[in-house]
Amino acid sequence: MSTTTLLRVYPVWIEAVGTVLQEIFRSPLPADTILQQFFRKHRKMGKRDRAFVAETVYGMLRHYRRLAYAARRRADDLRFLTLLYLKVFGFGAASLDLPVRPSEQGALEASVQRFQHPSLPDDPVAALGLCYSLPDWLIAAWLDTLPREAVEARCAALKAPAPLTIRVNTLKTDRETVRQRLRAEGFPSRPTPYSPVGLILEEKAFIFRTRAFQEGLFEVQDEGSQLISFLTEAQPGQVVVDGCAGGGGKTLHLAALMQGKGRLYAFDIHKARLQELRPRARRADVHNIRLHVLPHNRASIVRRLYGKADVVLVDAPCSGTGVLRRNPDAAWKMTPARVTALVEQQRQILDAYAPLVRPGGRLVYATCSLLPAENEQQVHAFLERHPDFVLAPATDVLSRQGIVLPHQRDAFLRVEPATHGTDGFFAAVLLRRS
Ligand SMILES: C[S@@+](CC[C@H](N)C(=O)[O-])C[C@H]1O[C@@H](n2cnc3c(N)ncnc32)[C@H](O)[C@@H]1O
Repeated sequence: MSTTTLLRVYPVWIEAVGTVLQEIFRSPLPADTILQQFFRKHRKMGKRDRAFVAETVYGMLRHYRRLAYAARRRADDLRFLTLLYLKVFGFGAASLDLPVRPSEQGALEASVQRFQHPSLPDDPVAALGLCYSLPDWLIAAWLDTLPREAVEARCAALKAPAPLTIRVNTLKTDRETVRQRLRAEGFPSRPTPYSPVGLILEEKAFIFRTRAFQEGLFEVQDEGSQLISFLTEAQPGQVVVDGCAGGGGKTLHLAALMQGKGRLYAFDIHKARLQELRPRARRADVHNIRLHVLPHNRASIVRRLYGKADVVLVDAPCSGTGVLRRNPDAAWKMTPARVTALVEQQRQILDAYAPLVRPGGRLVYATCSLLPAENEQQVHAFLERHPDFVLAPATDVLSRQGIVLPHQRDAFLRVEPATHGTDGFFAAVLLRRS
């Protein structure tokens, strides 16, 4: 007896997918924000309808270029592209009853064939770009420094959905306790291979309603992101600055490493992002954070800290090319010109925050980018401008804390989905000479 269910796909679902996609391409806002806005406007949509729309939108963003190639003349027809996507990828284990019009049938079947067996160009940039639905400029930048097989593995891994990973709040509990608590609430998980405080949920689930979450026992945070805070080796009683704190994912981890003791400054230029940190800190029982919205990086609070910080973390705004599996729309919104502007912004932020580090203290620079211009090149240029800083091997810093990170070839930390199963992160530990 077959257990496959037949799911009827309603034309309004297809329409909803098209509306959301159109807005994502039009707006500078990220896809998850647009989806949330859409669902807020359509409160009557049920749980299953929302899941269908969200999953289909994300899937289409992941494979957009190849879908458009396969659809040929109908590439501008979002209804057709959605049907094509659903024909190729389906939705979960259900078999789909799609609202295909008889006039669309032939073109759809031919497009499915072209999607599954594309005739790829000889040029490796165009071939990989089409095959993995990524822009040529990005593939070209990667092929400049990596062999084709490594680029292909990276592209393939960035196309797979990311796992749901959490960081256990060691201010309140330990990893095994959270694992048991979540299992008891119906959410089994396994330990992360590298971070000693992470768990990977066996299945994607809405875990914000669990008691364990409401009690502040964990935060959702990718394992790569968790490793960045360990590079700071922040200690209780220290003066620690999180210069680009955003919603505070890493700030909260720094607070846990400091055991809630010492001064932890969270700076950001965006008030709304920093505001997200307040309720998260309350839930996590963190009370040593001082939040400051900066009009610019030479604000008086920043100047007052010159030479005083034991640790400064610069988790810089970047292209987000390391987190494309979570934000696939970024591939289509980012441009080489935008990357150039980001590199300049990162340089300015680094130069503004470097004077805060006390002699003998450390600056940790991190991005979720996989582009050398934002990473290695940015750090080498920094070291040329600031001869009072030296690079410390990231693997040494981690191994002192019992973290063994494979596939590291030099002093930098590099993790990504293809090699570590994490999001793509880059980091450098820069020590200020005493
Ligand atoms: C990669 S995000 C930070 C993510 C955050 N650290 C976390 O772990 O959740 C970069 C942040 O830098 C902020 N930013 C951009 N320019 C800045 C500047 N000049 N000074 C401080 N923060 C800045 C952005 O608003 C954004 O929140």
